[in-house]
Amino acid sequence: MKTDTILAALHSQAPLVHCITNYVAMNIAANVVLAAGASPAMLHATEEVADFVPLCGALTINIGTLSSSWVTAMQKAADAANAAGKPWVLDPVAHFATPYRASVAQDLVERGPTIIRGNASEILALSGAAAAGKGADSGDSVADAQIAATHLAKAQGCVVAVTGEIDFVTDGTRSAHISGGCALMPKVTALGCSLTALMGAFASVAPPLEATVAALVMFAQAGAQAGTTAQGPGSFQVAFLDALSQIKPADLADDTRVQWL
Ligand SMILES: Nc1ncnc2c1ncn2[C@@H]1O[C@H](COP(=O)(O)OP(=O)(O)OP(=O)(O)O)[C@@H](O)[C@H]1O
Ligand SMILES: Cc1ncsc1CCO
Ligand SMILES: [Mg+2]
Repeated sequence: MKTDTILAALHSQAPLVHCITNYVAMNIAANVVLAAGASPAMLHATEEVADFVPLCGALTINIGTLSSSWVTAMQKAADAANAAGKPWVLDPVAHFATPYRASVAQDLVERGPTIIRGNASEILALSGAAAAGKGADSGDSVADAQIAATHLAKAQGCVVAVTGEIDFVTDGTRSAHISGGCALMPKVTALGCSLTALMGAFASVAPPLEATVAALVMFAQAGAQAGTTAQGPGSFQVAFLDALSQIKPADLADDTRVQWL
């Protein structure tokens, strides 16, 4: 499926996306999913996640602000997605920072996400390599994480996306670079977490690799557009949401931001 067709499908189906994400990201991630044309639901009660997942097109799990009851909810939700045959996306925020976080990320990886998205440090560390990340911020380049991403995708049988100035995405066999965006993007907190949520929206309507590419292209396009008017991170965030909501399938028909490797 081409990216313009996938965006048209998103607009016509407006899938419900179950997002378990962190306190920092909840608002902007929901707004990003809405602006792109889908319906977000941010819920994480252990008592209800397994009942909610089957109602949705996809699930996304982000470990940014963990606590034990959230972890139980994440595990139940992942198992429910697998049981219902729903795609789910894992965002292993800063998993290398503490043993607790690392063990939670590892447990979720073993439950078989459809897509894993992280910054370069997060993906490098998932493959067992040393990473220079500082908390949620990357300290490594995407180029340095590409081999790790490809190994991870092959080992887990999933799609892996590494984000940064130029994004890299692979299913272990096919890989692509996505260019665009704006240097202000890492200066707005939780834009990566919001991209993870958007990947869930696209995975509801398209196969995993194509869905991941579509989400990366949307961010690259909206980021570049917002960068033309933004005065700094604050106005960028507002312009970015507006730009996302204004992208039409025809704007993505050329796929010039995607370079298949
Ligand atoms: N220097 C840059 N130039 C252009 N785009 C960028 C740059 N750095 C990041 N991006 C874009 O920002 C978005 C978020 O990616 P990033 O790697 O910053 O996520 P992250 O570190 O997980 O963020 P967070 O944890 O704050 O949510 C992606 O769309 C990515 O392409
Ligand atoms: C800043 C921050 N801290 C925990 S999660 C989060 C959002 C970016 O990942
Ligand atoms: Mg992140």
